[in-house]
Amino acid sequence: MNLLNEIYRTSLILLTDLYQLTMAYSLWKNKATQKEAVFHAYFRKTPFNSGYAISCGLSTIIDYLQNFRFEESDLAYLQELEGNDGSPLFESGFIDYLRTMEFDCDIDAIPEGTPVFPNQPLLRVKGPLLQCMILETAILNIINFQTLIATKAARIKEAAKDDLVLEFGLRRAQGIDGSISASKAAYIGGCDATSNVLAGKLFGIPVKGTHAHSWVMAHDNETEAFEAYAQAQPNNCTLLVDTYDTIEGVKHAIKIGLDLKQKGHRLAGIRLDSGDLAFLSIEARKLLDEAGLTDTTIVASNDLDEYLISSLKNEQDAAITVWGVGTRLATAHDQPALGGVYKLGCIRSSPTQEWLPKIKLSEQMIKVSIPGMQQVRRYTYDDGQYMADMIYNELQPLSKSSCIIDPNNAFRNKKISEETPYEDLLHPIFRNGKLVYQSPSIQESRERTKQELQKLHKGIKRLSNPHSYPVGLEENLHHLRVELIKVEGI
Ligand SMILES: Nc1ncnc2c1ncn2[C@@H]1O[C@H](COP(=O)(O)OP(=O)(O)OP(=O)(O)O)[C@@H](O)[C@H]1O
Ligand SMILES: O=P(O)(O)OC[C@H]1O[C@H](OP(=O)(O)OP(=O)(O)O)[C@H](O)[C@@H]1O
Ligand SMILES: O=C(O)c1cccnc1
Repeated sequence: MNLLNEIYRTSLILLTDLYQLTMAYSLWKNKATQKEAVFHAYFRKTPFNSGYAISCGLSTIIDYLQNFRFEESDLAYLQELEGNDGSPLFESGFIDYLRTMEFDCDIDAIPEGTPVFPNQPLLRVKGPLLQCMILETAILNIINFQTLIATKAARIKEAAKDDLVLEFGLRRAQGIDGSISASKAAYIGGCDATSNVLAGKLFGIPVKGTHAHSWVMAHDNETEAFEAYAQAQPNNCTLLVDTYDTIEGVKHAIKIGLDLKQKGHRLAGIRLDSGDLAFLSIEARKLLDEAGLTDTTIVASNDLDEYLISSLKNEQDAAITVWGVGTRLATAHDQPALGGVYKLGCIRSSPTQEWLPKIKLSEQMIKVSIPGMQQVRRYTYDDGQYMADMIYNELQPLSKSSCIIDPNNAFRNKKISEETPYEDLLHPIFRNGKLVYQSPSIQESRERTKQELQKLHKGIKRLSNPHSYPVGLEENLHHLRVELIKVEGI
């Protein structure tokens, strides 16, 4: 068996937790397959203590849902599963039901590359409860990771400003799909290119790179290694100068650069990968400029992240203009998971019945869910800058007061005047299981991140202790939530 072909085959419907299938089975056994539900995928806390997150994962979710069906080998596997007493876990009638089941949900989602905030639905699923359950786990898996990495990349790009950021994470990422999804999300978040060639092919991300220490070590000396590389690739020559003595390495690279110049080519860059990157880049820049190689860029790598890039640029005047960022980006090392959840907002016993709002209670207010069929309205100032977001329930009329109430602290609220321009963020993606959304290209999603981040106040984009962006519940939704809390009791 080819394991990779097995993992990445067309339908990933079994990429779910067993409990989704046992609940689906129980619905079928209880003749409740008509039950419909609305679920919302959201996170409660931004990653990295960031002031915002960047939504990412929708295009993968679309691919997944377009193949949301059980294949014969999936059904054969499910048929083999046994309960505690050795009898089949699922009756054959259920297996037959799954065989003919067609994806039938409405999906609404916030486009990739949009700044998003705690408590607001990034994606809403409406449809048969049985299907809403089966797809929960994969949706969370996709959104949580890609949103996490896109956010990390956006922060790194914010720190690097107009400099190029190259994503070098493949070798240290969390497995094969971790690396591919990370490259995709990092590009949408703002990276300029990746070293991951498969991600380049799959998504159309620009691929870029330099060379490894092994290239230098595989030659008799550094100059010989540089010469061989430059001769082979005069059109793509960035030399790694720190294998032995970095300043000597820069001098050797300069010799090559002058040679290339004479032949009508250019030494594109040098790369520093150890030592004091500020000191070495400043010294290297002086040497390069003195030699007339003013257009040779300085690339740096070595455990970089947004904090170090910001310090090197803003406090240490490093002469680096290209940043190669691997491990800390692709593994989101300071927060390895986004805790996004998928919660039931309302339910009805059949498509002809009224929706019933639902709530999940908790001792911690932050964990009390938000009921209804939610939409997010983003209010903006006249110049397009974001003002505040309102989560409202499409099943309730909107209150006249236009006041939004902090879902975690009812004493905090913000009034929004009636004429304030706004946009609703959840867009229709699927209707009755049919794709109705024209997906943007990955380049357009990346551009969206860039444009939308410009509409966010710089205090919210600050790397440490950012200002918090106001997100609140529409007043009637707030009252509904309070009512449900009273009825269910904490
Ligand atoms: N100017 C600087 N300010 C803050 N941190 C820096 C600076 N320059 C480098 N660093 C960081 O310091 C750490 C140590 O770098 P250094 O190259 O000395 O050790 P290393 O990575 O173990 O070296 P090597 O790769 O040679 O084994 C790295 O994480 C690097 O990103
Ligand atoms: O530090 P990161 O942000 O993860 O960036 C990627 C790292 O991967 C390479 O090192 P590695 O030692 O694997 O290979 P090399 O011998 O070519 O340096 C590269 O030189 C970077 O240091
Ligand atoms: O091209 C590079 O310089 C590169 C690629 C992967 C990891 N580190 C560096």
